[in-house]
Amino acid sequence: MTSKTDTTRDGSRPLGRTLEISGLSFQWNRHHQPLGYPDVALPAGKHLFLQGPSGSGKSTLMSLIGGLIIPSSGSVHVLGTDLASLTGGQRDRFRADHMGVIFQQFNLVPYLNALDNVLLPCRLSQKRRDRSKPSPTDAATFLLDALNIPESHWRRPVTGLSVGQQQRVAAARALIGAPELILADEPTSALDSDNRDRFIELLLQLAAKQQSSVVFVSHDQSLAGRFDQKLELPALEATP
Ligand SMILES: Nc1ncnc2c1ncn2[C@@H]1O[C@H](COP(=O)(O)OP(=O)(O)OP(=O)(O)O)[C@@H](O)[C@H]1O
Repeated sequence: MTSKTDTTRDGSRPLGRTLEISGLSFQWNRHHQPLGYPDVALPAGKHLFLQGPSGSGKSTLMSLIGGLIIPSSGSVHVLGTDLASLTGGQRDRFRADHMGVIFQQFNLVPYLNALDNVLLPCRLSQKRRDRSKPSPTDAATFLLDALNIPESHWRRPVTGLSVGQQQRVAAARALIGAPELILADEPTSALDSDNRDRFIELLLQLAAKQQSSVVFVSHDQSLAGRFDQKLELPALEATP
């Protein structure tokens, strides 16, 4: 529970928590039953594993945390900011400044090479640019190298890379500029178990190095042990 002393003077949530979810529910439309979520308090730099059966609302929760949709009730605070208190444009800016996202389909820009894809967040956000040390290009090449993308591939069109390489480019793009929160929605579903384990190891290592928290969605229970917190969503009850 949040005590009065936990809150900052303007009434926002504690700064030591990257993510705080309270009394949250979301209803897509009146034909769908509302999705209810347990409360979460994720301290800075800690990692959360999110699991649950298909249709239980994992991707919806990621969209709520990313500020792509707004709660029907309850709240999502990221870094002490209530996302619902921001306008759509402010949420886009907040996301660019403070969040890195890795989706199942990677969402890389097909006509850009790997390096330019990784640099995109620095083009969109001054904060991400300023935190990319010693320069955005150096930070991008460091990450591509750390994620085992050979230098000969950095300037190739991203569509010419293997699925595993594209996924690691997407991870480098999420990590650049040390966003406080990384949202990864089933990013390993296309990989075999060796590559999947190596990818998660690297992602968590690099995130820890820069104090980023990770919220990671997966169906694969065997990965849960690597995370500080686990959240299991129950199956949606069938509507009569
Ligand atoms: N854009 C949307 N419009 C309407 N309903 C949606 C939308 N996205 C998801 N839903 C509904 O919300 C519920 C939860 O879906 P969600 O995709 O969040 O579950 P999930 O746990 O991520 O599933 P999966 O593991 O299959 O990806 C489902 O009943 C789904 O049909």
